Amino acid sequence: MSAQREMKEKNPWHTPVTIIITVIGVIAIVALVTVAVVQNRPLPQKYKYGIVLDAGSSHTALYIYEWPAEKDNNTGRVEQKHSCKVDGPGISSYASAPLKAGQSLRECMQKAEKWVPSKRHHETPLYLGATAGMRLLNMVDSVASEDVFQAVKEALQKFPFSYQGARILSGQEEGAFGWVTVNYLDERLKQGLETTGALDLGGASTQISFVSDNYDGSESPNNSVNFRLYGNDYNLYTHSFLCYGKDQAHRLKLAHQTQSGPNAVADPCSHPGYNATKKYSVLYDSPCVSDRKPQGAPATFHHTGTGNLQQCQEVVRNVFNFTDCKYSHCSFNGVFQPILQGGFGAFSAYYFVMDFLNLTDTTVPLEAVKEQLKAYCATPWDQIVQQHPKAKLKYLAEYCFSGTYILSLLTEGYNFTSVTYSDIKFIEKIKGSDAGWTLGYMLNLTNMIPAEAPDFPPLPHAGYVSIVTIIAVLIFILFLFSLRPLWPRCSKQQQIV
Ligand SMILES: Nc1nc2c(ncn2[C@@H]2O[C@H](COP(=O)(O)OP(=O)(O)OP(=O)(O)O)[C@@H](O)[C@H]2O)c(=O)[nH]1
Ligand SMILES: [Ca+2]
Repeated sequence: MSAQREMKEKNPWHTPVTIIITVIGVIAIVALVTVAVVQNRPLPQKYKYGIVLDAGSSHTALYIYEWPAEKDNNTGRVEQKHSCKVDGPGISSYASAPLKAGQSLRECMQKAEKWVPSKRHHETPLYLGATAGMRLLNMVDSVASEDVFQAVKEALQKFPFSYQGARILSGQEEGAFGWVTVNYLDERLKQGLETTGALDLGGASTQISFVSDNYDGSESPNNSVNFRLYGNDYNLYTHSFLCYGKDQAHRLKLAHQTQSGPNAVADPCSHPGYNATKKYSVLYDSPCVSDRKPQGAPATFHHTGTGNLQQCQEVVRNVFNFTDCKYSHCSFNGVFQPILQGGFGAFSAYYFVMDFLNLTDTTVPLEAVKEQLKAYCATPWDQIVQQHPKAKLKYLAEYCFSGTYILSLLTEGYNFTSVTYSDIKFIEKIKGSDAGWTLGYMLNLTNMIPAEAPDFPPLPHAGYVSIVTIIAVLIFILFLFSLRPLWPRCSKQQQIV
C-alpha cells in the first residue's frame, strides 16, 4: 500500500502542475481549431439580382440573373435564374401604337416581381437594351422610336426595381457583349484561357466577334473593342451586319427575286407545293429593302416553292456583295475581317435553325450537311407540315432558306472552310444560362468583371484549418516530449535503483 502511494507520489503525471499544463494545452488546441473552423465557416448564402430585357427585332425576352451577394465584385459566378419570353412581336413593331409596347412587357415583369425576393426589389437593377429592330425604326422614324422608348420607360418604372434606362445598343456593343457572355460562362476570362468567338444570328442583324493574333485594331479601328478583364488585355474584332439577320436577309432575297418578275416568285428555297400570296407593302416595309421596290409593282405576288438547294444557294449568294474590298481581308459588303481563329459559339437563330434541322453536330463533314439540307429542301410542303404539326408555320416555311442562309453566311460570308467548320459549336445555353449579349451587358454595367485579377488567400479554407490543426498537435507533442525527463519510465528506473 505504502509502495503504491510512493509510486504515485513519484509519478510526475500525477503532479498538479503537469495535469494543469496538459489540460490547458488540450483546451488551447481545441480553442484554436474551433476558432479556425468557425471564423471561416461559410455564412448563410445571400443573393443579389439583376434584370435585363432583350428588346430584339422579332421579340422581347426578360432575363433574371442571380449571384452570391458577398462576391459580386470579383469572382462570384453570375447565373441565369429565370427567363420570360414576352408575348407578341418586338417593341419596334409597335411604332404606330407605342403604349402597347409598354403593355406587352407587363406579364413578364409581374413574373420577375415574384422571382426576385421582395426585400431585394429596390436594389435590383433593371435594364432594357434594344437591338436591330429599333435601330431600323430609329433610322426611318426617330420620333416613333422615341415614343416607343417613352412608353416602355413608363411601363418599366411602375415596377419596384431600380430602373437603369432603356436604350439602343450599337452593333459593336451587341457583338462584344455576346462575346463577353460566352467567355464568362465558360470561365475562359477568369482563367486567362484562349477565348471563343461569338456568332449571333438575330432577326434583323447578325454579329461576329473574335480575338485574332493577326488583328491589332489598326486596319479597321471601327471593328476593334479593347477590354482588360481579370488582368488580361483583349483586342476584340467585332462586326454587326444590319439587315443580315435571318428575317431581313429573307426580305433581301425575296426583294432580289421580285426584281425579275414582280407577279410571281418560284422560290428554290421553299418546299415544292408551297404556295402563298404575299403583299408588296409588307415585303418592302423595311429600310433594308425599301429602295428596291420595283416601279409599278402590283399589290401582291405569288410565292411558290421549287425546293432546290443548289439554286437556293445561288439566290442566297445574291444578298452578299463579294466584289469590293479595300482591306487585306474582307468578309462581305467590303467589311474588313481578320483571319478566323479558334473555336466559335453560334447561338440565337443559328441554334434554333440547325437544331430543328438536326444539323448541330459540326463533326459531320460540310458536304454531308449540305446533302441532308438538300433532301430537306426537296421534301414536299404538305409532308413537312404533316411531320411537324406543332411547329409555327412561319418558321416551318423558312427552315430551308434559313439553313441555306446560315451555311452561306458562315462559309462564303465569314470564310469558314470545310476544315474550320468543325470549330463552330451551335449552342443555346452554357451551364444553364442563355448565350446572348444580355449577361455581358449587365456584367459590364454593374462592373462585375474586374480589370485586374482578384487576390485570393494563399490557402483555401480547408487547407488552412488542416495546417493549423497539424501544427497545434505537433506543438503539443513537442511539449510532451519536453517533459520527457519527468515521464513514468524515469520514476520506475529510480524505483529499481
Ligand atoms: N425556329 C425558331 N425560330 C425562332 C425561335 N425564336 C426566335 N426565332 C426566330 O429566330 C430569329 C432570331 O431570333 P432572335 O435571336 O430572338 O432575334 P432578335 O433578337 O429578335 O433580333 P435582333 O434584334 O436582330 O437580334 C428570328 O427570325 C425569330 O423569329 C424559335 O424558338 N424557333
Ligand atoms: Ca438578338
